[in-house]
Amino acid sequence: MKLAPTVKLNNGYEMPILGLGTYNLKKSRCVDAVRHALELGYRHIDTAFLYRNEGLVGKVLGEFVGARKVQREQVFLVTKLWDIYHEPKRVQYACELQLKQLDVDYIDLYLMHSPVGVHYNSDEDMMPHLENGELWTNNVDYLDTYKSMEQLVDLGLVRSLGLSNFNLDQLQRLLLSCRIKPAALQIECHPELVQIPLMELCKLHNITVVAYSPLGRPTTGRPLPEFYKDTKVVEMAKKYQKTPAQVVLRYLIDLGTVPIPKAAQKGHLKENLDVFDFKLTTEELLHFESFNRGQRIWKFEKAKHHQYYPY
Ligand SMILES: NC(=O)C1=CN([C@@H]2O[C@H](COP(=O)(O)OP(=O)(O)OC[C@H]3O[C@@H](n4cnc5c(N)ncnc54)[C@H](OP(=O)(O)O)[C@@H]3O)[C@@H](O)[C@H]2O)C=CC1
Ligand SMILES: O=C1CO[C@H](CO)[C@@H](O)[C@@H]1O
Repeated sequence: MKLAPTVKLNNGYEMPILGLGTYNLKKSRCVDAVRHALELGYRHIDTAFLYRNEGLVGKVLGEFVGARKVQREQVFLVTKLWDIYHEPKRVQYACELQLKQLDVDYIDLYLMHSPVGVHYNSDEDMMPHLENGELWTNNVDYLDTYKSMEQLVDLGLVRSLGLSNFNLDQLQRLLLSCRIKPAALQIECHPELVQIPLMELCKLHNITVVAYSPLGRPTTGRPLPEFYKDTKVVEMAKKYQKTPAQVVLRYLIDLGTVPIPKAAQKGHLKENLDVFDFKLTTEELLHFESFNRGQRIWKFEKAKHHQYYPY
């Protein structure tokens, strides 16, 4: 079994440079995917309160730890504080709820899912809406939320903190006041959206960039992104005896990011982890720049009215 290499985070913890995304994995598909992934050698799993699958992820992880197939410390478990828990008084409650669902006593990396706070009705009502159809947001400052997240590290509930869906100004503002530097920033990143200035800022502060939707969500009903059919990408795939998806993941790794592709199919899971035995040339890497049109898949338009809307 071959494991992915790791990157050292700015706090010394190691993160495998390829993880399993679990958005939209429900019921037995989730259980099967996480099981296959751990069997294949995945040691980094990305979930979120929002995905409603933390219980299943935790169940499979517990099964593997119980059977001594893996030790808890060998799996880098990432989850996210959902937007309804931004009020400082709710942060520890949310984290403890998630620890319980995941059936673990610490989370490796806890991300603020987005800078936008959402009104809390109940743990079940994750997307409360106003009568006009807008998301029912609140004005909690993400700096206050983050301060409460820092206490989770002090309490030993969380090892590393991170952010997701923050823009450059928001990250900069947070860096000016935080006590514990974020170890990672999770952002949409694939050949059609490579946010260079934001990534440069992360590099400067040694913040690891985690690439979400790294494959551009093929086979999810969206048209197949152009780079899959590009003659040069297809040629690269042939040259290295890989698939275009593997070439894309290799490109993102060579950019210095940590991709977290989601896959339910075993063939995909296997393919995505098998990207550590080749490297693209400078010319091949440069070719990918032609696809970078700032094409965002996730626009979070329901929060467009909010002062902290990031795009
Ligand atoms: N922080 C945030 O706001 C967000 C975080 N994320 C995280 O990022 C993860 C990945 O992003 P996601 O949006 O799921 O999209 P991805 O870009 O990972 O695409 C997933 C799709 O690609 C298919 N696929 C996987 N591997 C291959 C392959 N080798 N060849 C061809 N197709 C393949 C999958 O098919 P199949 O399942 O059938 O195998 C699935 O339909 C999420 O699951 C989630 O964990 C995502 C969005 C937002
Ligand atoms: O991680 C995510 C996946 O999908 C959600 C939409 O349903 C996003 O809001 C979120 O950021």
